[in-house]
Amino acid sequence: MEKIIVHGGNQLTGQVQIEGAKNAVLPILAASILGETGQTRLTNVPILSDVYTMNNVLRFLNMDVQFDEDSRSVDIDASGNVSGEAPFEYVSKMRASIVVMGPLLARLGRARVAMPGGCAIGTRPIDLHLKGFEALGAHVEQQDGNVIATADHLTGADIYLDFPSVGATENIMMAACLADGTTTLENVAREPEIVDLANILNKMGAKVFGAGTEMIRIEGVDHMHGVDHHVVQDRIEAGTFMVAAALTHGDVLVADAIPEHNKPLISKLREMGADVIVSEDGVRVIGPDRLKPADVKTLPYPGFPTDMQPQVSVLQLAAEGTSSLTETVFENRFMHLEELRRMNAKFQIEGQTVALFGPTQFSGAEVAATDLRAAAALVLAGLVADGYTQVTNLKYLDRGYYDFHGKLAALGAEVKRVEVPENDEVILKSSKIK
Ligand SMILES: CC(=O)N[C@H]1[C@@H](OP(=O)(O)OP(=O)(O)OC[C@H]2O[C@@H](n3ccc(=O)[nH]c3=O)[C@H](O)[C@@H]2O)O[C@H](CO)[C@@H](O)[C@@H]1O
Ligand SMILES: C=C(OP(=O)(O)O)C(=O)O
Repeated sequence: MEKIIVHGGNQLTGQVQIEGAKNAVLPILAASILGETGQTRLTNVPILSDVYTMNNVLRFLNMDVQFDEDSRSVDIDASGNVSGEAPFEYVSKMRASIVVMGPLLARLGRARVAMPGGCAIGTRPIDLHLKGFEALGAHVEQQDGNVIATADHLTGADIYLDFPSVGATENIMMAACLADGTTTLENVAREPEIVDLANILNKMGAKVFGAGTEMIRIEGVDHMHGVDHHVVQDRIEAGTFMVAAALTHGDVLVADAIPEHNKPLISKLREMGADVIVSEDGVRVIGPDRLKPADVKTLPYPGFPTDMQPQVSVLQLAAEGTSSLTETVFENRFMHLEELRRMNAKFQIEGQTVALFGPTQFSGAEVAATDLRAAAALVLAGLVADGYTQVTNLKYLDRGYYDFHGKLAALGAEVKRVEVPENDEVILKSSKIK
């Protein structure tokens, strides 16, 4: 078993480099299915377990995929006979593999994808994706745990999403690229990752207009081809390091972070007393001596991102006073708080809102990540905890953060990732981690 062990108390200072965005590269890898001729070359691809999983999904679909970790690039050839089936083995590993369904349906007129289950943060149905495919003329049915969508041809339609779902927006947008006529998609997700997806689709020959606004219009085309594309920076990884700087009273430049993509977080950091300096080089965060409490409510973009909620809860717990935190996107995203309770956090959950009672002097404990951002939040708490914090279940962290402990250590944190034989106790004798 692997653990991250943190000894709290160090201020973080220096510069950290951010990777390409997980939530951009996954649908973009799926989009490469639409390139019937030529090759797609993606750069700024993060080294994450989710990327390996999506690469394997594409390989299973009979595409040639080469990931060169040194240059952070993926070369994809989708010009062969692409198959239309993504089995449970892959989809169960990563829910985001459902976004292959739209491009498969567009290119082949059929897709059979294992139904993704829920996960620790919510039930996460895909009804909006499927309603969108049906509106485009597909027949959708469920059989033996699979979703099967078929269509002789897809026809453009006017579609209104009940909720601005990121995955549904991406899936329907990709399905509509090769449909006959025009599709309008209203109440869509407006995340920067949607814009990045629309950008590559347009380079591939699609006609997608309005990404980043509440309505996207897609004029169907006959053919799409492979292209080169540089993946947008990860605003959630950037935000996590901004929180780390504020929490440890540090001074960190998050290099190449895009400030426009993190407006709600930057605003909260300032409200809590941090100095946030935006420049051409990125976003520099200088933590205050004392953090002020602030209320946070998650919302679809451009609101406060749910993927920053667990990390910001640690900051709120450290602040001097009571803060409230409301989660509106997922129904069960407070699991990390029960682990933080073991580190001395005091809070009260009522429905979708939690009152967080600061200031907390976190105490080191052995804690287990329940999902990706929970893992990051627990490491963050360890940075300011008394003594040692040991975080397990790192498979979640590896889905979304490359070399998290290494980047923190380079900023001055006392943190190590270790391999521990099952049931073997790690004995820490000195204040320095050996
Ligand atoms: C790979 C990726 O990009 N993941 C992100 C994406 O996930 P994902 O695309 O799964 O998130 P959605 O925006 O679709 O989900 C938001 C909410 O809508 C609900 N819903 C969604 C689809 C549907 O058909 N029916 C339905 O009810 C979900 O259960 C959830 O409560 O956006 C989330 C919300 O910003 C982020 O937390 C995830 O990091
Ligand atoms: C919830 C997340 O991702 P996914 O949708 O891939 O589970 C996340 O990135 O925090």
